[in-house]
Amino acid sequence: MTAGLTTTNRPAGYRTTGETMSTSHPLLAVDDLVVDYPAPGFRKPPRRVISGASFALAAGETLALVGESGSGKSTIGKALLGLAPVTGGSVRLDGREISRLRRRQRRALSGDMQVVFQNPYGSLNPARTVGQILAEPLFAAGQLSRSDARRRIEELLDSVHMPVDSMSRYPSHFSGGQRQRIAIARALALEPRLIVCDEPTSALDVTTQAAVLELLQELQSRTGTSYLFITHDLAVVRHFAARVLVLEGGRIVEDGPTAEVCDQPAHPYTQRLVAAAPVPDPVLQRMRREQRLARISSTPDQELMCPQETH
Ligand SMILES: Nc1ncnc2c1ncn2[C@@H]1O[C@H](COP(=O)(O)OP(=O)(O)OP(=O)(O)O)[C@@H](O)[C@H]1O
Repeated sequence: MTAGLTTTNRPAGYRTTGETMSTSHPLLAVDDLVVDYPAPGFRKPPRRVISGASFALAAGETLALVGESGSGKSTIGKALLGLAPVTGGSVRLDGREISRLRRRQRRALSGDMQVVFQNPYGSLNPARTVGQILAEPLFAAGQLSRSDARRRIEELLDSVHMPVDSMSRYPSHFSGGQRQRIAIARALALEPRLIVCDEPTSALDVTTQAAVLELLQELQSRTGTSYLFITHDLAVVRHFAARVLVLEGGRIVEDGPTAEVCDQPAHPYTQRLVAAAPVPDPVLQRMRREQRLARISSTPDQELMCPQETH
């Protein structure tokens, strides 16, 4: 049973098949998470963005988090990283509550948990060389001689297939895909157990996207790092994650193995997401078009004019 996931807070359409997979010894257990952002106006009540999200993630697992823009995907990632206010619920890493840590305790956690952001153009300090960027987490984590740090930076660059001489160059000298490799190397510097990947490939072209995903998979098979993979792209989810959570308006409406959720979505919101996803296969596209036409022709005229919300 997923941590804290009770029959009372499980929404209609909730799939249960994925629960057992990651719950024997979850690395991460999120239980009934609530996030409220303060409203900008004077005396306005805070705005609830995440309402009781519960899920678990096992060591070495990739869990995708999908949903439309504004559904709260990044907010969940930020709440795990201590970058969004946790109003209720708990976040446990290896059994330890981490949602309300002081700044120093949070900093100490950077060896366990890291993030790769969407925009490789904005996430690397343009005034620092790649060597300095990669050295920063190493020196922040503790005493390290310059020669040990250099050796580690060389290893990191090698692990993301970047030449060692990248060390002395600035981020502006690299393409988007290369910058994302550098950002991944930085995230890996302290060998974290969990990396929150927040749309790490959406700013990249399709070929570079595939190369970065392949790199993340290769690194995971070597290091056993877990990924919480935030994306709006179902094609990427199919390729990359064994399990997926679907988020609608701050609530998790479906959770299960990726193939099941994508091929037989149980919740109407997931059904709409899947139907709206671009389908490269022309046969599948034709089937979907025919199914849509059949549905329209069997729907009474009145319903077509006033469609009912189904959830
Ligand atoms: N710091 C903040 N203060 C107030 N509201 C915020 C803040 N950050 C995000 N929001 C709001 O919270 C909601 C969820 O935002 P979030 O960025 O988590 O969504 P998302 O699903 O990641 O969207 P996208 O796919 O567009 O990145 C949005 O309505 C957003 O406007």
